[in-house]
Amino acid sequence: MASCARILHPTARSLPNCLIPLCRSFSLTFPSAVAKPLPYLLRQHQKVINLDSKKLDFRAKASMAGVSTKKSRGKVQVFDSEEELAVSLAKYVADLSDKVGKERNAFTVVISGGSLSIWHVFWVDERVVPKNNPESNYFLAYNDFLSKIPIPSGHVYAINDALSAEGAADDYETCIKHLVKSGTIGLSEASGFPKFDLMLLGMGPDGHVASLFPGHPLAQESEKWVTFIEDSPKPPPERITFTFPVINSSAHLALVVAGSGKADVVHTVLGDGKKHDTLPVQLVLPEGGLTWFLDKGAASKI
Ligand SMILES: O=C(O)[C@H](O)[C@@H](O)[C@H](O)[C@H](O)COP(=O)(O)O
Repeated sequence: MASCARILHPTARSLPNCLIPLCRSFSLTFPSAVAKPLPYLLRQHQKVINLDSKKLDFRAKASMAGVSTKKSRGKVQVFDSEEELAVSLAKYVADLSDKVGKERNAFTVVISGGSLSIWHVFWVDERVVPKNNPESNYFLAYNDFLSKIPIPSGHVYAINDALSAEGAADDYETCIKHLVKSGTIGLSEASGFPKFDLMLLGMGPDGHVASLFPGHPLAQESEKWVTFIEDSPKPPPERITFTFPVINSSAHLALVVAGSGKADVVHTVLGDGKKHDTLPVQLVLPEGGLTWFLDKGAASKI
């Protein structure tokens, strides 16, 4: 196993939006029901928040605004509350885990800045800082999510924090190549890049995704699987990141965006917002399905 598969146990910055719903949903249920499959846990979670499935269906329908969008922009779901977004996102992940797990006996999940033994967790980007540094994406995900679920430690692929940004990116790419070779991660026939089962991506208010920022040449990388940045406009400056060819080879991709601070970019991408230079988020065009999970604030201008 390559060195990127090591896991440490760190001893909190706030969670990225894409993880908050998952942590909320899963952490309520995993500690007490570790061996149960996700759909069971989700039913339990619905009980915890006092919603039976009929009410849940009704609430989901009542609160989800239909948003018409250009076909290529994917499916858009808007939720009145974070709780509803959380339940829906957790169900989306659980259903995929169930389906893909039956087909491949592995489920490769990529997260940005529950569980069954089939889960393999990766980071779409990571800050090059020690794993016990609160700036580390691993640190956040471990403390609030991964430490609370029964996932084998060898299935959590953190970066090697002893290396430089360039070294850590190369090491992560090598690790992914091993996992493609062993069949844990699929390979896209169309692109020749690794095909992860699910990517959960956040988006910054400037339209960045992963560590691919507007106007930065990394957004054009077409050969590498994993690359590095030493001048990230969002601190900390040194990071590694998946490239667009890898992001766009994924089988399923969810963009989880919350907060009115991101409403202008959401308007640009999904509505008829003003045109300007192409934003990184507009380059997210996965082979598989793209689903947007928006709260009311983020969807307020579309
Ligand atoms: O390490 C990071 O900073 C990220 O991976 C970055 O791309 C993040 O996902 C967005 O900035 C949205 O973050 P929030 O959802 O927390 O606003």
